[in-house]
Amino acid sequence: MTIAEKPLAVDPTRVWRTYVGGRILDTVYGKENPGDGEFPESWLASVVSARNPGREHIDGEGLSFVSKDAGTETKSLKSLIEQDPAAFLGKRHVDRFGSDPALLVKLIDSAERLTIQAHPTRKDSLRYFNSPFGKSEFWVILGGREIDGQKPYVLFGFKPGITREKWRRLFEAQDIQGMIDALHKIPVQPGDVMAVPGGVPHAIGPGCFLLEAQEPTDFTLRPERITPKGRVLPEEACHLGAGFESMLDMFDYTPYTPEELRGRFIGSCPLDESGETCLPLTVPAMGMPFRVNYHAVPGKGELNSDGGFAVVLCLEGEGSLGDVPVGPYTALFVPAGAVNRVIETSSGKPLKLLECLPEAT
Ligand SMILES: O=P(O)(O)OC[C@H]1O[C@@H](O)[C@@H](O)[C@@H](O)[C@@H]1O
Repeated sequence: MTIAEKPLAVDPTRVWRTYVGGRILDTVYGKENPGDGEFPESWLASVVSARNPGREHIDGEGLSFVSKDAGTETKSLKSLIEQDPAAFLGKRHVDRFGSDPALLVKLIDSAERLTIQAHPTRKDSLRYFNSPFGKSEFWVILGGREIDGQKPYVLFGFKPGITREKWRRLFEAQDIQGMIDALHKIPVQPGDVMAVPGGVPHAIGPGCFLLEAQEPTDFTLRPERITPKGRVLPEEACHLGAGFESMLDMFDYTPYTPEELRGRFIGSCPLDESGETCLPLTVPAMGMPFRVNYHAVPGKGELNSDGGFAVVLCLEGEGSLGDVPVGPYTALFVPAGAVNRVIETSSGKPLKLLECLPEAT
C-alpha cells in the first residue's frame, strides 16, 4: 500500500502571529507548563507558508509535516503531495487546482483581541496579489476562556452608517475605539459557526478557541497599526504592499443590523449532542469555497469525503480512522486515494470529528 492510500496523522504546526495566545493549544497537545505566547495558532495539514513580516528569514514557517509513524522519509506534506498530486488530492481536484489543496485549516487560541482586519476576496487577490485565492474563512467555536472578566466575543461586520470615508478617517486618526465601535460585538460560545467572506471586517476577541477553515493564503489587511498589546506593525503588514488606499478599497462597507448578521452569517454545530450525526455545517450566506462536516460516530462509520481528500480533526473520543489511532486533537490528512476510511470508536463514547473539504469539483 502506498502512502497516498492511507490516512496520515500530521504533526501540529505552531505558527507565530502578531497576537498572543496558545495556552489551550499547549494544554491539548500535552505540553509541559502551558502558557500564552507568540504561537497562538496551530495549522493542520498545511501546505501554506505563513506571511509574517520580519520573519521572512524563516524558511517554510506554516508548513506541516507528516508524523514519523506514517512510515515515510519525505515528511513535508507539501513535498509528498507534489510527488503525486492526483493520488493525494484526486483527479477532479487536480484538473481544477493543480497540486494546491485549495484549503487551509487552523486552530486559533487567542489571549488578546486580534487587530481589526479584513481579507481579500478572490477578485481582489487576483488584482492586488496575483493570487487565484482570497482568504474567506469559516469558524467553528470549540471553547474559550474568560480574560480580564470578559467572555469570548468577536467583532464582525460594519454597523449601519459606516462609510469608506468614515472608516478612512478612523484609520487616519488611528482611532482604535472608534474602529471597535464601528463593528458589531457578538458573544460566542462552543458550537457557534460563522462565515467570514472576503472584505467583511472582523476581529477575534480575547479568549476564543476555534477551528478555522479558509482559502489557502495568509493575506490579512490590518488598519490598526498597533496591536492591543502594543506591538507596532510595519506598514507592509497592514496593506501587504497594495498601499493604504487599496487596503481601504478591499473592505466591504455593506452595513448590517445585528439581526441581519445573525440571520446570514451565523449558524450552529451540535457539539454537545451525542446521537448519530453527520452534518454539513453551513450558514444561510454560505457560498464559501470549502466545506466543513461534523461527525459524531457512536460505533462505526465511514468518511467518504465526497470522493476526494479531507483534513480531519478529532475533537472528542478515542478510536481510529483507517489504521490510525485518533484521540482529542489528532489531525489527519486523508488522501483522495485512501482505501480504508472506516471510523471506529473504541471508548464506548461517540468519536467527534470535523472534516474539512475543499470546494466541490
Ligand atoms: O493579525 P495576525 O496576528 O496575523 O492574525 C491573523 C489571524 O487572524 C484571524 O482572524 C484569521 O484570519 C487567521 O487565519 C489569521 O491567522
